[in-house]
Amino acid sequence: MKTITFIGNGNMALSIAQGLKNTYKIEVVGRDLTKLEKFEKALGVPTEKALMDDFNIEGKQIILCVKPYNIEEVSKKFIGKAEVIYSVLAGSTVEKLRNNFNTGAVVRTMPNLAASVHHSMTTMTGDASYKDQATEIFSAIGPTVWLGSEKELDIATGLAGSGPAYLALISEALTDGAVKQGLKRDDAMEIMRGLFGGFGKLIQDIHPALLKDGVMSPGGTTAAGYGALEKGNVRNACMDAIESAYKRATELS
Ligand SMILES: NC(=O)C1=CN([C@@H]2O[C@H](COP(=O)(O)OP(=O)(O)OC[C@H]3O[C@@H](n4cnc5c(N)ncnc54)[C@H](O)[C@@H]3O)[C@@H](O)[C@H]2O)C=CC1
Ligand SMILES: O=C(O)[C@@H]1CCC=N1
Repeated sequence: MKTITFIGNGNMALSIAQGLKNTYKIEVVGRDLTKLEKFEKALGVPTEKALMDDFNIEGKQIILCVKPYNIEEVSKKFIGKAEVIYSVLAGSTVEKLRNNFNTGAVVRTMPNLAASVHHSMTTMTGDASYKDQATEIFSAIGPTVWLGSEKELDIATGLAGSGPAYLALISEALTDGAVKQGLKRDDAMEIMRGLFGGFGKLIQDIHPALLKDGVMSPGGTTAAGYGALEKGNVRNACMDAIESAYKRATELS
């Protein structure tokens, strides 16, 4: 079994490791032994654990899972040259990663929160000679798309990386709307979850505009609700959300 080494032991590292634990030997490197033990317990398989200081990354395949503002501090702690670093960091460029880490190759990836349930939508870009291996690794947590540039990855960060938070806002707001009209909270939550479950399947094969046309009867309930969403400028707000997230990703570089 090949080994994958995680630098960082937070939410993203654990979610990705959950997807890989049956096909790779997992090694995790962090700052605090107690937290590394917690990580191993949560993962549920024997895990190599090491502290960061003077950790030798020579020849290793690494998944970097710290925060973007930790790069400079974290990268100084290692010795040796990694084979490849797969970074999940929002915004941090290939150039910045190369300037800080001694590594043969760099691939930037952008998973999302659904990694924890093996349904991440992960985008990737970087050293093209690692495209197949990156696809194999990250397919363990859901579908992947290889993109041709870092600009595209930063845009995709706004779409799929941050997307769960935007959809959470919509789902909470729709549920609140139903409660406001008199539905019980528990019923509204159950109904909203059913809505998203079915919609998640439909949207795989049907264009959004056709899906909308299929629901909207002339003079019916959907047309009334849809008109209210357009009046609230929801479409424009969604486009602005992607623009703001993309801009922020470039600032994190
Ligand atoms: N949460 C999400 O939905 C997504 C997060 N990401 C990226 O994943 C990365 C990690 O995010 P999470 O796992 O959510 O965060 P987290 O807070 O759960 O984990 C961060 C890890 O970095 C370590 N760390 C923090 N400060 C450190 C320091 N000064 N020196 C050494 N280690 C330090 C922490 O101990 C922890 O292991 C971020 O760069 C983020 O951009 C990417 C896609 C989605
Ligand atoms: O908000 C963030 O910066 C990270 C990247 C994508 C999701 N969470």
